[in-house]
Amino acid sequence: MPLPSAEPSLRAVRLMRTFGDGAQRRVALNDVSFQLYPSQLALLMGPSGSGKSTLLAILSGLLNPDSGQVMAKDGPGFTDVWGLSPDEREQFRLRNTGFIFQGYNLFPALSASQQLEIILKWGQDASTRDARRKAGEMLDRLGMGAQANKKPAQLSGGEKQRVAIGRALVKDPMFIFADEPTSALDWENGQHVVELLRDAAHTRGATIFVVSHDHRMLPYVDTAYHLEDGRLEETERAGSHGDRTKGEA
Ligand SMILES: Nc1ncnc2c1ncn2[C@@H]1O[C@H](COP(=O)(O)OP(=O)(O)OP(=O)(O)O)[C@@H](O)[C@H]1O
Repeated sequence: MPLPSAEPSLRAVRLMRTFGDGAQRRVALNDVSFQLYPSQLALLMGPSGSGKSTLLAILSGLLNPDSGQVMAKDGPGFTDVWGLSPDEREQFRLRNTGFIFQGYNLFPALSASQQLEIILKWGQDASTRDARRKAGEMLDRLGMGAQANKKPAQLSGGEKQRVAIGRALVKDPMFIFADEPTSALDWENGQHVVELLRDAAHTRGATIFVVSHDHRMLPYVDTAYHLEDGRLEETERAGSHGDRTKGEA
């Protein structure tokens, strides 16, 4: 397993976020600071209502913090994600981030290949021919080549999630955010999904941040965080799982 490089790819700095007022006020994130690195698969766990989705949304540029910063690597420098205008932030997200959702979020009318092709055509202006070739290569890599022409209704849950992973990876983003990516799957398929995410981090240099309740993921990730009442703690140091995974192989 590659060691994290010295320079982080994403820095969360003193993030605060509350919802509601008066007696209804809820502190979702309370002074959260941490760093993520290229080639790192990081897991975020914590009880229901602890702030995990809030943190994922703030890191990925979807929900603004009340205060604090998200500094994300963008080319040679860092971008202050919440210092950008909404349009600039949208462009940053299109260029640099991929998402994987619990419910797959695939278009029912499109084949597996077309789900990937539209990302390349919309986000990267790829020609139809290039988009089809790249989508095919990605699906082959995910063991989905034979299913390229099938629509979501003809795919199993594990296969759908592999298409969703392909869709997140195909534009080669620096950051991939995944919200409960295995929760709808049995463990055999869930394990395969985690292994694909780990490979994507280690071979493509992406930073992958996964929110999950699933403790079975722990041996596969490079680092794990625990969020409780809006406070973040690192529970597993990068590198500690490499040995454990080898030991289990
Ligand atoms: N839009 C909102 N309006 C009001 N309160 C909210 C909103 N979003 C989240 N909260 C509150 O903020 C806190 C953190 O919620 P969040 O969804 O981030 O937790 P979570 O750890 O992702 O939970 P779960 O594991 O159940 O998805 C909770 O108390 C929640 O009720």
